[in-house]
Amino acid sequence: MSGLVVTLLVVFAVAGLLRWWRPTWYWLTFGATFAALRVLVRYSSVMDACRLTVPPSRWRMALARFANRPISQPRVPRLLRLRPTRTGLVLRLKLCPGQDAFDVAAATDRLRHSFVMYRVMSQEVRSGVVELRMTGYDVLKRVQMPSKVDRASMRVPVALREDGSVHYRDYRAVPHALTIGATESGKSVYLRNLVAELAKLDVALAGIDCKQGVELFPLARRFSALADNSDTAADLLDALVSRMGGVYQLIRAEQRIAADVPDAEIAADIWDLPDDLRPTPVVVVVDEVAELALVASKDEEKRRDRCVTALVRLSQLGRAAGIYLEICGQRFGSELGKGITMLRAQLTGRTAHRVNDESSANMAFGDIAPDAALAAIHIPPDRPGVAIAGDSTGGWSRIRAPHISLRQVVNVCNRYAHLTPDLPELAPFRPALPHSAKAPAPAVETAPTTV
Ligand SMILES: Nc1ncnc2c1ncn2[C@@H]1O[C@H](COP(=O)(O)OP(=O)(O)OP(=O)(O)O)[C@@H](O)[C@H]1O
Repeated sequence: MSGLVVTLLVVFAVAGLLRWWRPTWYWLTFGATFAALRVLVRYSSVMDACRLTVPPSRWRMALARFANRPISQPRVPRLLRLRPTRTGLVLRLKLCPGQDAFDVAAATDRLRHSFVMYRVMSQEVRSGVVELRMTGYDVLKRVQMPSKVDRASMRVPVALREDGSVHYRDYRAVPHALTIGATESGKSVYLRNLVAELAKLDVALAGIDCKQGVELFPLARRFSALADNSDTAADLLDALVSRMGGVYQLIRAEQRIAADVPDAEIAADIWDLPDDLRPTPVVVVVDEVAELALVASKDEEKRRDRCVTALVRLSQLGRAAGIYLEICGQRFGSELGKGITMLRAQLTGRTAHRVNDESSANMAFGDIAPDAALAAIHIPPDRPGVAIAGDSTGGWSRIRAPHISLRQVVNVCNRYAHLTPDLPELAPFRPALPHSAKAPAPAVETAPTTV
């Protein structure tokens, strides 16, 4: 008997320790089972308490009266499925007649504390069927990406959503994106995650790093082109526009050939071309974009106009040519000059890290999801990396990328350096490899001696 008590005490102690120290492990070992049992046992009473029941139908009441039996209980949405996940539980409910998805959405907070979960979100999956995604712990506190993610061509995992699902950057669905955030809000870490994932694909990376190259130049081995100042950036953007023209010519030539072949598919973008003809897609990463738009003289104004015009053209026409923009900065509004709002309208993928004021948040979401702007302002400063990710459909979610150091991304880029394509148009911008790759490291500089 005493052996059983000791075992139980040890199990509870281990569970408590895990819950505090490694919530993910706790969830996988104990949490999911406890939570699933709790949901199954309390389901009907919780639904009733959360006002998610409907009175029994009239014929049932009439039948009960006729048979002189007690009137049956209120009807509860039918639990179609309960699925544990690595971060929580997913419940699928069939709503009762007269209920709609808004009833469940309005009750999510009540469901959260009734089922003792960390967060509950609801989504209508089809008419009359709602999915409740519940997380058992704060998944954004220490982000751990699942070991198995659903990778596809030009679709990379970058962060975790608060409902525990993986947030993907899907270039074919959303070709161009804007990421904003105040200083120290986590933009660079987000970009590093993106580059680390893109580095593994058959894709060319072109980078414009107006922070004097400190973010992107260490990753040079996996970049086909890099620019660390506005003048080189303007030339690089022009080169990308001319590459885009070349790809369009190729698509047209293929269309002419296919037009004469009955039933042959006519290519509308690079993904319709046969594999052996398809040009390598290019992702253009621009860090601190405002630096390209700031001007202090007439000459700089010309250069600025060149940059913005090239970016607008790439954003309008780049998708079919497989050129995708990933633009990052602290602010991105009309105060940066003409053409910026036109460019912003093309950047349909939006991510906002913590911002300091409403106008910055509105730059990301004002035109697509105003409630997301509010959420971006409320990101706490002690949670760098937390961001609001939205899309042009008006949907948004809270996400956080896993923490990754510059060293780790450099390692990934070096490991996949053999995938770096040499694109003729971008050859003048091919970065010189880091010093250590070409020559032995110089003698370590010693501290100056005082005389
Ligand atoms: N996802 C994350 N998880 C944990 N810590 C993070 C995360 N993202 C950023 N941080 C931390 O927050 C700090 C600021 O991050 P980062 O350099 O990415 O911000 P930033 O927005 O690029 O800042 P700046 O604009 O000044 O360069 C760093 O110390 C970083 O380690």
